Amino acid sequence: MPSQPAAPSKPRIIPSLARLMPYVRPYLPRLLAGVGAALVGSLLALAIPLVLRALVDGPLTHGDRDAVWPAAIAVLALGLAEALCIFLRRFFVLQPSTYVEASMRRDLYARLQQLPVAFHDRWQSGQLLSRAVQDLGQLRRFLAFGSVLFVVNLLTLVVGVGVLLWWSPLLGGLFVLLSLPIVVVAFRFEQTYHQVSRRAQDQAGDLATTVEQSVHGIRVLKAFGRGRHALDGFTSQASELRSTEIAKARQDASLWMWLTIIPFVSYAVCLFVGVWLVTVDQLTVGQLLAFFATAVVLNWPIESMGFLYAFAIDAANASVRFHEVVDTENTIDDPERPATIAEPRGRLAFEGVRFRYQDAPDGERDLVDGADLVLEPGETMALVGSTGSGKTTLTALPARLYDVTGGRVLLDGVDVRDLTREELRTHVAMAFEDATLFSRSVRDNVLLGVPGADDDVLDEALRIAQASFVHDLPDGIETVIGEEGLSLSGGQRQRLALARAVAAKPAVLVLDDPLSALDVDTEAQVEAALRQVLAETTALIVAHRPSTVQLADRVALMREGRIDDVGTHSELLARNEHYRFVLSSLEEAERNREVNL
Ligand SMILES: Nc1ncnc2c1ncn2[C@@H]1O[C@H](COP(=O)(O)OP(=O)(O)OP(=O)(O)O)[C@@H](O)[C@H]1O
Repeated sequence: MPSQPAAPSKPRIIPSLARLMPYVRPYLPRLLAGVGAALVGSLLALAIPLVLRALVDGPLTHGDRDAVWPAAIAVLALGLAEALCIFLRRFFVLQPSTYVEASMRRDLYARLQQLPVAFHDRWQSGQLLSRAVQDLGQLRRFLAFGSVLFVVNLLTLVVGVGVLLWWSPLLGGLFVLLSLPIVVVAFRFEQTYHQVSRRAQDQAGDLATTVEQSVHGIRVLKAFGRGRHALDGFTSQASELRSTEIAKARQDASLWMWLTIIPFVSYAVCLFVGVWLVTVDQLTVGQLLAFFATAVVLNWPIESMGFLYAFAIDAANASVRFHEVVDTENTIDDPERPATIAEPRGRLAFEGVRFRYQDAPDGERDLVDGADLVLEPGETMALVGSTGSGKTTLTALPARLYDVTGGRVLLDGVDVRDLTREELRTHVAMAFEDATLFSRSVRDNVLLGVPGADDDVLDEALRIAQASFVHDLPDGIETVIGEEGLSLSGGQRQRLALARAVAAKPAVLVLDDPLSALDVDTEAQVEAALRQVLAETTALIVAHRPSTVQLADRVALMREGRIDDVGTHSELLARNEHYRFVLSSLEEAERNREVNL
């Protein structure tokens, strides 16, 4: 499966994070309160050296031991107030970050629902899953802790350096000068960490795709004894991700190391110069002590910048990955001034229809290459053609699963692109060979297109689709089926999918070989019941079995992207050699199928 489009190489941190503003804005007051609490906490920590300096240069120098107690109580009070501020920071930021995560997740899911099938053809499911779960979790953690600490530690550093300069302009200036290499280290870190962080996120998405696909295809893997092979593939992907995570951790550790070494070298030089300043009476012992007590307080903000910087880059990449999905242009949208069909009759016309998939090689002819076909109201048209001739693709166009790339599809004379998708899909219903059911009750699955419809609609749909077996399920029509529910046979699934299409009572029913998994007797019963429905409904049925062709009023033969011939089954048999050839291959396939059953 082709993966999602390549990512831009290096997004910028601030613009990428600023794009989260619409989600953050409603919670900004609480977030700012969190930043405020954290900032007050940090400033309180910076105040402790003031007490120490007052103690050393005052009472201790004059031998006044009684003054130690008030100073100790002041330090304790400052410590307690700092702890309270840390609690308040968490209290203020926890809720906003979880709300932001939830609303971003909802928007992502809504976008996935809106985006056309062509988008889902190109994107791996695991990539979408990892964006919805892992990336948004990363953004929540960054909002809750990373962003707040980043801002607070940066401000603490600015204030702290100001305090150092105040204690001693010479020592403070020296400290700043000697710390400048941090800027170079941070710049180099950003150059490389961006890519490795993005690679890790993409690889986590690939890994999720592998898990999803192998869980989905577990029967095939087991039937072909490919479990070991799948495990080997998974292990190698997992170890690639591990190597990337290690590369990330190495770069992070290296930054952390320099953020520890550089300040300590600065402290050592400052200590040397500071002691000299004390000996030449340019500085008091209390000032020197306060200078270093402040420097120690600044140690954490400096060191933490290492992982916070990495955290910010991870979050920026997560934001970019989120926006790559939500910014994807929806190529199948509703018209600005939609038309409407008040009383649909179900006349379906393909006029010079062309279609090619986005990833079709240049120079290759269009898959649907100028198809013309008219289905009169109430008519049942079978669509036949050799394999790969584009039948399934053509049937996806009336409901706009894909949009034509040329020509038009008309429903009762209205271009389907002029209707809202909601209206169009009440007029056109589909059932596919690959019957997808959701982990919900039988009722919910069948009434998917007509939620809230009454039991009569449900019963009739189940009767037409010969799906009365549902009444024997443990909880009848309330039985939960699908992935996390009861397993059904392929034929049972197809009948429920057919019931779903029929229940919607559409003007046009598009059936892509929906009876392929049924035995011949059941197929005959379904067809007999369908005949009643199809008397009022226009139907386009992709037929892979001769018996399905018999159901139709007329047959359209698709060949090389066009409708080669249209007529009754016997007319085509009599006049079209390609039709005879296609039909004999269908009959042969059917014979082989019966032998295998
Ligand atoms: N989502 C897709 N993206 C790109 N190419 C596709 C996609 N779906 C189908 N194709 C290609 O389009 C061609 C026609 O496929 P389609 O399923 O429409 O044919 P078909 O006539 O229904 O075939 P069959 O009888 O085997 O079901 C095939 O070559 C297929 O590889």
